[in-house]
Amino acid sequence: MPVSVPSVVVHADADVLAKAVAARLITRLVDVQSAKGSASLVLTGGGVGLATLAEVAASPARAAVDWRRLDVWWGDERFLPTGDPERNETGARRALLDHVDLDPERVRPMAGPDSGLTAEEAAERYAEELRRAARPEDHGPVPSFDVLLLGMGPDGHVASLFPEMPSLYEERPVVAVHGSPKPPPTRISLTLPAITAAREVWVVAAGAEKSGAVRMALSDAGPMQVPAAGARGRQRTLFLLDRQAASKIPPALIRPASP
Ligand SMILES: O=C(O)[C@H](O)[C@@H](O)[C@H](O)[C@H](O)COP(=O)(O)O
Repeated sequence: MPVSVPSVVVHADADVLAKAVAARLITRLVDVQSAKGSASLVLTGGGVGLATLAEVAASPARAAVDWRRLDVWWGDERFLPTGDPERNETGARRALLDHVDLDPERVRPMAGPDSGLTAEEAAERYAEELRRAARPEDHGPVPSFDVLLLGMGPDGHVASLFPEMPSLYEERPVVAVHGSPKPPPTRISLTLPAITAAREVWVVAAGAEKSGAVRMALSDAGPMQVPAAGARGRQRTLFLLDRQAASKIPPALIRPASP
C-alpha cells in the first residue's frame, strides 16, 4: 500500500502542542464530515494523546463536529477490565468521550478480560469488528480511518508495537501483545498493516526523551527497530511535536510552527 512522506510540525511546548493538535483534529473532522457525512477516528493512549482529547473537549469549536456521525476506534488498549483507570478507553472517556454526544453504537473499545475473552480472542473479535466496518473501497480488512492518532514512546513504540517484538511482523490487523515493556504487560494493538490503512496518521510526541526516537523514525531506521518509522498514512503522515521532541531532527527538515 503506498504511504506518504512525513511532514513535521513543531510547537513551542507540550501544552501548545496539545492545543494545536486539538484544533487541527476538530478542523479535520469538520472537513471530512462536510465532504462525506461521517468521519472515523482512531484514539491512542498516553499522556500527550489524552491531553489532546482534553483540549478538544475544552474547545468551543468542538460544537462544529457532528459527534453523532463519528466512528471511534482505538489503536491499542491495555488488557484490563472495563472502567479500569489504566485503560486507554477510560482515559478517553474522561478526557472527551463522556463530554460529547457520540452515538454509542459507533464507539468501539477493545474488550478486556471482563468480557470472558482471552487477549487473543479479544484481538480476533476486534479484527472482526474492523472487517465488518470495512467497505469495498477500503480494499482491505479494516476501514480507511480518516485520522489515526499515535503517541510514541522513548523507544519509538507506537500503539502497543514495541521494537523487535513479534507483533511487528504480523499481517493480521489486530494482535494480542504479551510482555509489553511498558506496563501493563498484556495489551491489544493494531498492527502496522492496519495503521498504514489510515488515510492520515498523526504521531504526536513531546519531551526530550522522545527526541532520539523521533530522529530515527524520520530517518532511515526500519520499523522493527523503531516502530514509529512504520507509522505512515496512505494520504498524509504528520509528526506533531514540541521543540524538545524535535530537538534532534536535522534543521533542514523542520520549520517551527509556533513562534
Ligand atoms: O497504551 C499506551 O500507553 C499508548 O498507546 C502508548 O503507545 C503511548 O501513546 C506512548 O507510550 C506515549 O505515551 P506518552 O505520551 O505518555 O509518552
